[in-house]
Amino acid sequence: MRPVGSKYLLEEPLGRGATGTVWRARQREAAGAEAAVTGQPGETVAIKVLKEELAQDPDIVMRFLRERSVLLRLTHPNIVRTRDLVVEGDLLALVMDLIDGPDLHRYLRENGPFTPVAASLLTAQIADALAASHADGVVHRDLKPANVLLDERGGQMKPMLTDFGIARLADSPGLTRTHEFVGTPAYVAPESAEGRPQTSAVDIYGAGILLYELLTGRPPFAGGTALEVLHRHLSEDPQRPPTVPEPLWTVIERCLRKEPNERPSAESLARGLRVVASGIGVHSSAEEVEAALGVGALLAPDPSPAPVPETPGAADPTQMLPSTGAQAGAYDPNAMTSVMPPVGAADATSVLSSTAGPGADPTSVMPPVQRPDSPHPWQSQMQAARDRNEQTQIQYLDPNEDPLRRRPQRQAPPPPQHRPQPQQQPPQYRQGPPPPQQQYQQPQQPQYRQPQQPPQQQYAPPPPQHYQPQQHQPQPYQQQPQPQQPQYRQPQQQPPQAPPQRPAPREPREPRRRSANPVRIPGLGCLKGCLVLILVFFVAGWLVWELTPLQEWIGTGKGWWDQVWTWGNDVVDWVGTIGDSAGSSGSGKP
Ligand SMILES: Nc1ncnc2c1ncn2[C@@H]1O[C@H](COP(=O)(O)OP(=O)(O)OP(=O)(O)O)[C@@H](O)[C@H]1O
Repeated sequence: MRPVGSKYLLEEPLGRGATGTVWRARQREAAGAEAAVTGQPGETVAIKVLKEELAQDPDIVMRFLRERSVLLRLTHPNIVRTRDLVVEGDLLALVMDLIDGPDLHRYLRENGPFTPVAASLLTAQIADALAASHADGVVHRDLKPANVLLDERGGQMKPMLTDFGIARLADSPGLTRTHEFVGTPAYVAPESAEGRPQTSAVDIYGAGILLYELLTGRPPFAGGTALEVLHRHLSEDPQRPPTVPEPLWTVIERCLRKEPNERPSAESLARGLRVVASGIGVHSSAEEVEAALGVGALLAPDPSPAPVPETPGAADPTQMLPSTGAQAGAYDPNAMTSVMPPVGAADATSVLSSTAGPGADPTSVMPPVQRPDSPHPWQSQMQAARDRNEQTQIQYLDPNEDPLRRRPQRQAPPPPQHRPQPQQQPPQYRQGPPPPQQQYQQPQQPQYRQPQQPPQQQYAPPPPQHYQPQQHQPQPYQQQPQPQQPQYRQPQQQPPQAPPQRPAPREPREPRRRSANPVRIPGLGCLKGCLVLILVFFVAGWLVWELTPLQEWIGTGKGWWDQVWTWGNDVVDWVGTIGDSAGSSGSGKP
C-alpha cells in the first residue's frame, strides 16, 4: 500500500485511463480544512493519480491548484464529488467519493443498449449534472460513457459524471497547443476538432453522442482512424437508427448540430428528455405523446453558454512541449505515447501525433519524462492505457497535413431525415406531465413511426419497475397496431422560417411520348393470348362445321369410324376406277 500524502493509502487500482490511474484508497486520518470533505479514518475513497508527465508539468500543477476551488465546490447528486486535491512532490491526485458500480462504457459492453425510456432518463440526469456545472462556468469537455459511473447503491442505478476538470488540467500549454485537441475522437464536437473556440455546447454534443450510444450500443461516428472519425464529425449528419423513437431522435439530432448555437442548453435538454420519456411509453396518455412530439420547442439553446477559457500561452509557439525523450528528427513512438497513448490499431496516432517526432520542438526545456533509472510505481499504466479503447487523447495536428483545416463540404442530408431549424424563441412549455423521478420507473414505450418501416410500430418494452442492469438487453420492436394512439408526425414544430428561396426555373421538358400501353395491367399479355386462342378455336370450329360433312354425320347418326371406313372405301373405289379406265384405254377397248 502506498501512501498519498499523509492522509490516504492506495489499496488497489480500479481502472486506468489516459490521464491517470484510479485507485481504491483508504483514509488514514481526517483531511485538512482545505479539503471539501475531511472524511474519517478508515473511510474508503477513490483517488485518481494523474500521470507522471501531467504531475511534472509546472503549468498543470499551477492549474491544478488554481482550479482547486472550482473542482471542490462542484457538488451535484449526479456528479462524483471531488473531496480533496493532493500535490506532493511529483504526485498529483484527486480524491473522490468511491462509486460502487461499473462505468457506462463497461456496462454497455456487458449488457447491450438501453431501452429508449431508460436511455432518456439516464441522459436527463447527466444533463442535470451538466446544467449545474455549466451554471458554475465549468465545462466538462470529455463527456463519454467511460466518464459516467453507475452508482448501484440502493438497488437503483444513478449515473454519476466524473472527470470534471481533467480536460481542463490536460489543456495546458505544456501539453496542448494550437491545432491540438483534448478529448476522445468519437465524442469530440466539431468545433473542438477544428480548433475553434469552445463553449459548454461541446458537452451537449457529447451528451447527444452518448445518448445515441446508449440506444444503439455504438457512437454514430466511429471506426477507422481518429482522423477519419474527426472528419465525420465535421462533415456527416448522423442517421436515425430504426429503433430510435421519433421524439428521441429530435433530441439527438438537435444535440448533434454542427453549429454549437443550435444545440439546446443542458437544462432544456434535461427537461426535454423527461418529456420524451413520459411520452414514448405504451401507457402514455395522448397528452404525453403530444408533448413528446413537440419536444423540439422545448430544446432552447443556451443564451449565454459557458466559454472554455483560452489556455494561457496555448497559441504561443515559444511554449515548450514536454520532452518525451525524443530528439528532433528521431521519432520514438514509446516516448510519444507516454504523452499521447495510442488507442489500438484503429487509432490515428501515427497520423496525428507528431509532438515527439520531427516536428517536436528541439528547444524543449521540460525535464524528460522517461527516467529509466527511477521507474515509477505506475509506469505500467501506459501499457494498460494502450490496451484501452475510447481514451482521452491529447494529440498534435500538423496544420499543413491536417485535412480538417480544409473544412469539407457537408453532405446533403438524406431525404427522410428531418432537420428542424434552430429554435430561437423561448421555449413554450406545455402543460406537460410531471418529470419522472430520478429513479427509473415503469418505462412506457411509445408508438412512433420508424424510418422506412410501416407505421404503427410499437416498441415492446421490458417491464422493469426499477432500472436494473439485466433489463436493458437489446429489445426487439414488435408490430402491434393500436389505432387509438396518436401517431408521431414526421415534421417537428417548425419555428417561423424565412420565405423559401425561389427555385431556379426548370429546363423545359421534352413532351412525353404516348405509350403504346399507357395503362399497365398485370397479366394483360396472358389475357390477350387467351383471347386470340379462343378466336382461333372459334373460327376453326366454324370452318369445320361449315366445310365438313359434320352436320350430315350428326343428322344420320353416323360414327366417326363408320365415316372413315366409308371414306376409305370411296378412295379404294376411286383408285379402282382410275385403274380400270387406264387398262381399257391401253388395250384399245372402248
Ligand atoms: N470515483 C470513482 N469510484 C470508483 N471507480 C472509479 C472512480 N473514478 C473512476 N473509477 C474507475 O476507474 C476507471 C478509470 O477512470 P478514468 O477516469 O481514469 O478513466 P477514463 O475516463 O477512461 O480515462 P480518461 O478520461 O483519462 O480517458 C473508470 O472506468 C472506473 O471504472
